[in-house]
Amino acid sequence: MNNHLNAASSAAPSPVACGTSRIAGCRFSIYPMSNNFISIIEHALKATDTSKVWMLTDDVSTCLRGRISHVFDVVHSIFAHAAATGEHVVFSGTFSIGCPGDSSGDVYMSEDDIRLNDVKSGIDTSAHFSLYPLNTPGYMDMIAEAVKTADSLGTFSGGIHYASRLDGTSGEVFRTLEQAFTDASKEVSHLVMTATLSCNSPSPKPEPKAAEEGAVL
Ligand SMILES: Cc1ncc(C[n+]2csc(CCO)c2C)c(N)n1
Repeated sequence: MNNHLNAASSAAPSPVACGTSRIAGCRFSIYPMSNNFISIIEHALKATDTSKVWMLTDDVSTCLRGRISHVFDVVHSIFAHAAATGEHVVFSGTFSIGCPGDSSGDVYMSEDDIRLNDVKSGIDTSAHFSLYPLNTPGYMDMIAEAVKTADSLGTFSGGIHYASRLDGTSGEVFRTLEQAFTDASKEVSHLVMTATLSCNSPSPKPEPKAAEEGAVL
């Protein structure tokens, strides 16, 4: 209840940045397929506790920056609040860590890792995600590791061109994204991950494809 559109979170954290981890961030939009989209977006943003992240919303998207755990806690909460309306909602976001030269949210790195949002995480969610380890010759192995992680968490539902598909509750999907991102962030200095999530879609989910039908595994 502490953020306003077009203003960075006002609840000021401690002015001393003493965290040791690198700052992470996510620029994302939610798209509720509803006549009521303005209040759904505004409610999702306002109902989420954002006091442990730097946050700025404009007419296109919202940008969050802080510790990995809080970035994922906050985006999940915002998605879940919008999803709880029952409307078909799409989330599209770019996560990043290690982007050189950006320090405007560094003060938030001194927060502890206790998450602030009690997220209703049961909504069935479909997702596509892609991991981009930058400037790393071993990038394909890191992507394969992320797929293994998703498989072990029970959310991986197939490779598709340019992305991997995840299915599960929103909690399971965001947990997978956070784990894949956190693991890869330890291996590479600059990492980008994109994710598109959908819930309450009127479209049926695709049947899992056999290899000869074009599955990319
Ligand atoms: C997470 C998120 N942040 C910003 C927008 C952009 N946006 C589109 S409509 C609207 C409400 C009226 O201003 C806003 C802020 C978005 N779609 N999703």
